[in-house]
Amino acid sequence: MTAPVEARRLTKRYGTLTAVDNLDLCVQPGEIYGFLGPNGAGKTTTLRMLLGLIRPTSGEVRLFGRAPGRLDGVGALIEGPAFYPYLTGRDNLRVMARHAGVAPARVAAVLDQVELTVRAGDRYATYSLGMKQRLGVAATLLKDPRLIVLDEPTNGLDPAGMADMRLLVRRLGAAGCTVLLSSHLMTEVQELCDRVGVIAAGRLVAESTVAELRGEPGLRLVAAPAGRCRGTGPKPARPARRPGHRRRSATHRAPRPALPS
Ligand SMILES: Nc1ncnc2c1ncn2[C@@H]1O[C@H](COP(=O)(O)OP(=O)(O)OP(=O)(O)O)[C@@H](O)[C@H]1O
Repeated sequence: MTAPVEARRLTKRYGTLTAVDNLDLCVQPGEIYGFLGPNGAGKTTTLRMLLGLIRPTSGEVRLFGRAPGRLDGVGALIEGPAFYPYLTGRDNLRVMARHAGVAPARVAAVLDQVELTVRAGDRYATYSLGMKQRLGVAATLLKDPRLIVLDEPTNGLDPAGMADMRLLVRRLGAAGCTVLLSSHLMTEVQELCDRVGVIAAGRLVAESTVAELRGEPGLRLVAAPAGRCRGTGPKPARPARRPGHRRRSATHRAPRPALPS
């Protein structure tokens, strides 16, 4: 099957600054891939190039074998979601669905997926940061994407909000969605992801399955073979959820079973 994400020798320069430097990346179908790096490492720049939001200085991107752009089947939350503060969560999604030519019935479905149904009639301005983020994910789900790209989805959230977002990502993965997410938290990618790529100063300096990561004292440095998709073997087992991990905020309903595939 064609890889959901494949990038070869991706480079972005801003004047004399090389924000992303000859980066190769391959995300396999159904995988939750963690793109890990400190602030300023080049994560957002890479994701924006992958999605066709900015043009690479050089290099190549393919999503499902095609050039990025307005591809169906790809949902992304890159910058903070832009919603109307005075509209309800539901009405915000209705507006988006109408613009996107999506059936109105999807709105209720995605609100359910992100566990916002009970607060869907409240104005966006009254939402917690975690709820705002989850509404942002709901917006990316409107078109029922096969690939979801999330830029630091737990950034700024309190522990309960982080736990909710991680559960949501796990459910998306369990439903067969490919997820590429960036993070600066090793614990987060270890907990959530099948595979992790580490970016530092614009370069992919290490890549590993999380299973390898758990069994070894540190990440292995990877050579950067040009023009070839690494890690094309069978998808590794997803790490087991820690018992008692789930924390809920008072505003949320009881946890739902895994999403239907
Ligand atoms: N439009 C731009 N013009 C100039 N420099 C930029 C631009 N966008 C990003 N950069 C620079 O490129 C580098 C990588 O930035 P990027 O936002 O991709 O990092 P990041 O890993 O996402 O960091 P953070 O976690 O802080 O968002 C940084 O040095 C940043 O200042």
